[in-house]
Amino acid sequence: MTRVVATGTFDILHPGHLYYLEESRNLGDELYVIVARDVNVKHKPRPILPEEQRLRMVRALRPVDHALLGDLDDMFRPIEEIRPDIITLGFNQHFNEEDLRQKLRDRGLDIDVVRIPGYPGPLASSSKIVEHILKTRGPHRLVGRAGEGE
Ligand SMILES: Cc1cc2nc3c(=O)[nH]c(=O)nc-3n(C[C@H](O)[C@H](O)[C@H](O)COP(=O)(O)O)c2cc1C
Ligand SMILES: Nc1ncnc2c1ncn2[C@@H]1O[C@H](COP(=O)(O)OP(=O)(O)OP(=O)(O)O)[C@@H](O)[C@H]1O
Repeated sequence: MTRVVATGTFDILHPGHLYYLEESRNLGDELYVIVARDVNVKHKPRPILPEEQRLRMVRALRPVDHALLGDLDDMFRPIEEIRPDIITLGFNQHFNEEDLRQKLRDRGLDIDVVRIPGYPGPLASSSKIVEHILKTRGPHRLVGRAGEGE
């Protein structure tokens, strides 16, 4: 029984998320997904959707067997509880594979780390979807429309 862990923010789902989770699930028999806590997303703007809503949507996806919110303080705590054989990293996750393997070993965890490639597509990115919404439905656009109607 090979247990796999995938991680991420998953703010506004798109086919890139699905691809990452499907490829992660294909590496084993059981997929756990750790969803980042709102307060821990500091490397980019805070998520638009609250953590409970992000968790609920991830949990409903076909490749996902178990989904949980991450720990607030220690990212290795859920890993110690789940005890996976493999952790997958998405193509744009800012962790170095070898560093992560070493940190896991330091905690007594012998876990393989596998990088999953990117899925192409202009809107296979939460931040690109937000940019697109702002460009096509943002305030400047509404002002333009109000003017048009007068
Ligand atoms: C092995 C691993 C464990 C993680 N555990 C947690 C956690 O317990 N709590 C949390 O808030 N984020 C955790 N994260 C971080 C997020 O799930 C996510 O990967 C990080 O915020 C980068 O997000 P992004 O790739 O979705 O932008 C973990 C990441 C990794 C690689
Ligand atoms: N297009 C994609 N192809 C493959 N994996 C993806 C793709 N987009 C996101 N992922 C992976 O899904 C997980 C969650 O990603 P995340 O929530 O950061 O979405 P994102 O679209 O990359 O967000 P942002 O655009 O804000 O960086 C990460 O492991 C990430 O690498």
